[in-house]
Amino acid sequence: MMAGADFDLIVLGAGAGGLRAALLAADSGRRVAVIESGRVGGARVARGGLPKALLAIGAGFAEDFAAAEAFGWQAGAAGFDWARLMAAKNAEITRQETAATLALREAGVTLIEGRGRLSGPRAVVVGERVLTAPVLLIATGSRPALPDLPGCDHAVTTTEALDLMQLPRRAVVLGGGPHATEFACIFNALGVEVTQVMRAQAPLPGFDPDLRAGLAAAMEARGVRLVRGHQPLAIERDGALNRVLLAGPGGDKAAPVEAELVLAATGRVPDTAGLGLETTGVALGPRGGIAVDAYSRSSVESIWAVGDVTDRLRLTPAALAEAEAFVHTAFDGCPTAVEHHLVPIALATTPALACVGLGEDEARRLYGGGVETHLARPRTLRERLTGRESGALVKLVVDRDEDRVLGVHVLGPGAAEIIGGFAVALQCGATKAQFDATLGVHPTLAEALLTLPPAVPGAASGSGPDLPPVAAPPGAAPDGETAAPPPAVAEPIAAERS
Ligand SMILES: Cc1cc2nc3c(=O)[nH]c(=O)nc-3n(C[C@H](O)[C@H](O)[C@H](O)COP(=O)(O)OP(=O)(O)OC[C@H]3O[C@@H](n4cnc5c(N)ncnc54)[C@H](O)[C@@H]3O)c2cc1C
Ligand SMILES: NC(=O)c1ccc[n+]([C@@H]2O[C@H](COP(=O)([O-])OP(=O)(O)OC[C@H]3O[C@@H](n4cnc5c(N)ncnc54)[C@H](O)[C@@H]3O)[C@@H](O)[C@H]2O)c1
Repeated sequence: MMAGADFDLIVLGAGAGGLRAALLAADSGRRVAVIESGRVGGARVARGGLPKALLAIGAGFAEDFAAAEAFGWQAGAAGFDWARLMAAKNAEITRQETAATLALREAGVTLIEGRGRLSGPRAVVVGERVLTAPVLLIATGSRPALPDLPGCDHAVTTTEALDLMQLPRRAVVLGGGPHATEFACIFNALGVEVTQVMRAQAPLPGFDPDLRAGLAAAMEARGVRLVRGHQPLAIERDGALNRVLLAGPGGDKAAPVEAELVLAATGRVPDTAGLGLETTGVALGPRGGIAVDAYSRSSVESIWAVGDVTDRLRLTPAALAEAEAFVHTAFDGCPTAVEHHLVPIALATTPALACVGLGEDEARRLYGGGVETHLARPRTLRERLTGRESGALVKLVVDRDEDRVLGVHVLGPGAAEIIGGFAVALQCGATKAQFDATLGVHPTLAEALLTLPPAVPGAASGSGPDLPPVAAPPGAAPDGETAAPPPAVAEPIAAERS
């Protein structure tokens, strides 16, 4: 360790990764300082997963109210108060921020408000102060990347979208990634007329093609207008109205779209601005993230980095796991590499989407012809009574040679809660035969994953890059219901919520 240093560890950023690392290191007796330029809790608490999840829960009641009558309720016309939801959301953010600040204090961590900047491999400047430690951890997260368009300052990012004074009548959402798609669904459920403009042919490039096509169809059925294969050219302001000029698939000009709100959800970049990395020689990766090894150590021995700033996997559980592994490695004498393998993902879309492991395209790229898929579109109990299609879909991607399940994909109510258990199964190397031998919980959507019909040899349920309509899954009945399962297996009729 370093004689005369102010601390054993200085952390830049009190978000998911920074907080976890600071608390763990303090717990093992280290003198820790955390520097935070914004709110304690970082993106998750103030402008990320937490506020987004609260808005998504709020938006989810719209379909509940609409369905309630079919189940005997006479609820009358439902009213919605955006300001009240904002106030409740803000109160919860403050509660979690206060709890995190208190946890730091109780652990003996020194919290310093301000923007930190490296001034050497073991020194950080905050305002007028220079602090030293033998180990520095950069956990400064990521920030939205606005597209480079004329008039892009008329657009808001997800940060402002989580804090709108009022809901717009119409919104144009730019981007086809997780953020854009989640916000399109949330706004749509709250009654906003939503147009989502994406360069690809369906939302969520990189996800399984059936999941993408299924979600796109379900979003359109709920009234979201998807403008596929289009690129925004410019945003013009006309009073309270924004006009987004577009180029079509061939680069030709297309009809513009207009709305009071334009949300640019066109990606995020690692937040390394003003960090003084050049003074230390810390190497960056191709997209500007801090390059680290499997233990989260940068190219400079004393400087480590975790979370979004490393541009590995931009998810809260990844930042937490990296922080824990960092503390074990740097302070506990137990080198621990982080596995970014088989990480489950859940999106607050309508219907909810969740997956773990490989999508069909990726599996075929890695395993060639030795991949088979099993897909069903179970009808939920709710849609049986309301008559309104849920768009539910379950799919397994399987390595035929070893019968190993490579990917589990779910679209439908409760998808986020379902996927965690299946992530454990995939970590254990579960086979399709083991899935089939496991009895499900009846009647749930998860059960449908355990009663999937055998794959038809050579039949790919998925689609190419241009995503034509998905063929009827093997074993599907003509009306899209899952075919009757073999005897002695419960009928895989999904319940709305188990
Ligand atoms: C809208 C949105 C929704 C999301 N939804 C989900 C979700 O549902 N599930 C999920 O797993 N992930 C979600 N994410 C991603 C998740 O929030 C991030 O992966 C996670 O917060 C990363 O943690 P981190 O510690 O790297 O950074 P952050 O949590 O962003 O923390 C970084 C902190 O560093 C501070 N900082 C920056 N620069 C400095 C500096 N120079 N000095 C001092 N402090 C500094 C910032 O103010 C911030 O508080 C979402 C993100 C967004 C934006
Ligand atoms: N629920 C969750 O777990 C959750 C939710 C949201 C985000 N995230 C995380 O955050 C990460 C970032 O998500 P994201 O949606 O911000 O980014 P992304 O990079 O996944 O998607 C960005 C989208 O914007 C489009 N785009 C980029 N530049 C553009 C331009 N100039 N014009 C038009 N379109 C453009 C891209 O084609 C893409 O569709 C995700 O990979 C995920 O790890 C997680």
